[in-house]
Amino acid sequence: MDSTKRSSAIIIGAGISGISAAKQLADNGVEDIVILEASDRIGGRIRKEHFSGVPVELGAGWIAGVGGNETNPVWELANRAGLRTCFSDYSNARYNIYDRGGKIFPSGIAADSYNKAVDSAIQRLNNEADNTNEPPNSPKTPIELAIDFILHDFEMAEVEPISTYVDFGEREYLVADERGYEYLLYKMAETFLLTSDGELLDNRLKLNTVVREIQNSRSGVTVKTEDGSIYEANYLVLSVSIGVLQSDLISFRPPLPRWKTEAIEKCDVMVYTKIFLKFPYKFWPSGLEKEFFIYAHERRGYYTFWQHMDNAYPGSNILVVTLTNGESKRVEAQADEETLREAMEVLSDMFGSDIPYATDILVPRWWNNRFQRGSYSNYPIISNNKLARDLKDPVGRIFFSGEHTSERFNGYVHGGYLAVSGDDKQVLTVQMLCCKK
Ligand SMILES: Cc1cc2nc3c(=O)[nH]c(=O)nc-3n(C[C@H](O)[C@H](O)[C@H](O)COP(=O)(O)OP(=O)(O)OC[C@H]3O[C@@H](n4cnc5c(N)ncnc54)[C@H](O)[C@@H]3O)c2cc1C
Repeated sequence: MDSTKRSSAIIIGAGISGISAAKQLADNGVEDIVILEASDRIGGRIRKEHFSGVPVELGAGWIAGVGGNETNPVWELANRAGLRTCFSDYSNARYNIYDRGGKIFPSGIAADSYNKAVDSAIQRLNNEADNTNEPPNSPKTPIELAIDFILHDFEMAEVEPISTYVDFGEREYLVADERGYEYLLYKMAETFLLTSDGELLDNRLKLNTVVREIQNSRSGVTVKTEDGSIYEANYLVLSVSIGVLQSDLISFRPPLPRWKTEAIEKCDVMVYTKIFLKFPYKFWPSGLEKEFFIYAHERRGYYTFWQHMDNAYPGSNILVVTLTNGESKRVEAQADEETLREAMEVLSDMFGSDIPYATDILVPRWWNNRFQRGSYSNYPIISNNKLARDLKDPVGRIFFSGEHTSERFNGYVHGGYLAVSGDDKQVLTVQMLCCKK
């Protein structure tokens, strides 16, 4: 059991948001901090793993919002760190839509369906935003369902204009670096935490430390962890995901006020699962414009969105299929062999029955991970600024951070980063208060 020593601030969670909060405090002279992280690593939803010898990103993969008038700060970090990235262009996916018989829809039909779906999606989003009940045309055919899935589960779950694209530009870059997207966090962490041989060895970073209770009083905060340790501080920055806040992993004494718990409940959680499949050889068309392809099935979201990794890692012979929400939860609950069987059936529909069977599969489980409980936040369309404000506003000595607290960029890596170093200056407030103590 750790002896109870009071520090200026405790940061819970070592994802991009927690690490940038800690850095910001350290940069401003508040160095007696403690970072409590439940898992055995920093990075959170930025996570690289080796799959059949290739580094793949199980969580965030793209730096979204590049090429605009303002520079995305995560793009800046990536450039400074020399992170290898590849330009990604989803817009071609609409010309690579396969039916169940393996035929590609002619580009005219695909473009028409796409434009119709975009119009109806915009109408639906605007109707929801204006609270009008006019029913838009709902998608019915496999191609309409596939495009609807792409629009809603990938491109525009937000009402246009989308802040990320408006502020930072419309380009997206896929991280394709041996060191992983998470290297950006290590670069940030090593500026204020002790390292040796590339390892973070600083005693202020406590890995494998699961917070179970937070006591908030006028004089400070007390945190209890699963292993029975107690930590005390003047202030606390809580950067766990919205999914964790909705779960019962952490209890609060006194309980959080109603305005806060209502905001936490109102915020939607998206589950987004990238399934990786390794093949002995390539049987899909390659090239930049063929990077993404779509499978049109009568069941919405059924193994719809595919990507080959030839551009990122030539010769890797890896395909990625993305599932979301209900489909993600379904495959998380079943054996990977069953998921592989389903995916192979879909690939045989598109490319014929003599394709090779995959030799390996990787199915991340973001929903069942008790330190995540989902992939990222999604504000309901009819939400107003109040929801974002309520998610973010402090309760006593507890400050709330994490991508879900970024009013303009929630759901993104830069949202997690800017939640603390952006325009709200929340952590700076903590820092100023800490300094007064
Ligand atoms: C599959 C997937 C794909 C994505 N794709 C993209 C993308 O392409 N581009 C993009 O910009 N964004 C993407 N995102 C979103 C992006 O990854 C997140 O917005 C961002 O990483 C969130 O950072 P964070 O610091 O807010 O939270 P997290 O990274 O979740 O950090 C919170 C930390 O808190 C820890 N924790 C939880 N509970 C406790 C506890 N009780 N005690 C102690 N520690 C605890 C967790 O282990 C975690 O390390 C994706 C996310 C996922 C999952």
